Amino acid sequence: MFYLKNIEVNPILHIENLTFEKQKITSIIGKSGSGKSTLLKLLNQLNNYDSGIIEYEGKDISTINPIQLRREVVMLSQTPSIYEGSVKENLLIGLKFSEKNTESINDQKLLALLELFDLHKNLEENAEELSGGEKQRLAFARIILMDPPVYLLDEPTSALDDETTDEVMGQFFQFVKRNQKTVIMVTHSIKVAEKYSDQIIDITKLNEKEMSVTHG
Ligand SMILES: Nc1ncnc2c1ncn2[C@@H]1O[C@H](COP(=O)(O)OP(=O)(O)OP(=O)(O)O)[C@@H](O)[C@H]1O
Repeated sequence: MFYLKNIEVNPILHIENLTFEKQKITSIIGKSGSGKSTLLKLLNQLNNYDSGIIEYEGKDISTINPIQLRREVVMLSQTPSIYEGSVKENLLIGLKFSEKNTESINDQKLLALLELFDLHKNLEENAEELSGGEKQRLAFARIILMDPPVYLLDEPTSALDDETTDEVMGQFFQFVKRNQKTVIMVTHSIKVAEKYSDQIIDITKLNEKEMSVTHG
């Protein structure tokens, strides 16, 4: 799905070869400041690189319109964007961004999605008044509704306790498996990485390996 070759983001990343497989769940782990988020943001053109090539579905990523790419490769950041307005508006905003039809989405479907993430809220409630963990769960519901082929998750459970993390991740990855999505996830939690991923990439080691290969 993604292939990176000779990527340099100076002085943060040096990656000789890296593949993210289609319909697999890959976790990126590594020390704080090692470049995990930087790597993730290369994959939806939120970050630039100094040299090398990144391919998405066999196409040079730099030739793809970033807006178009971000409709297919949807990112959930550590502190998800919550917009002024109701819970309902915040759920539907992802679909609007993707230019997808919202007419077939009724309130019942939205409430079922909230329920899936244990969010017992009224659709008309002000989203900005939710707690940090509730906002993260609302953002999970929003990206499920968007239904893209690829998800990039950056520390998606940073505001959740262990029990809620298990519930949210359990629901999300059930959806991912059932719908054959590709997921690339940055996480501090080895436990989360081991439980849900098909592949784990330790970016600290990857960078060291590449450095030793490059510099002898
Ligand atoms: N826009 C930027 N401009 C310059 N330096 C940056 C930028 N973004 C990140 N960095 C630097 O790049 C390095 C890697 O940052 P990054 O956020 O990718 O690390 P990380 O592994 O995700 O860290 P953490 O686990 O602490 O979130 C850090 O030293 C950071 O200060």
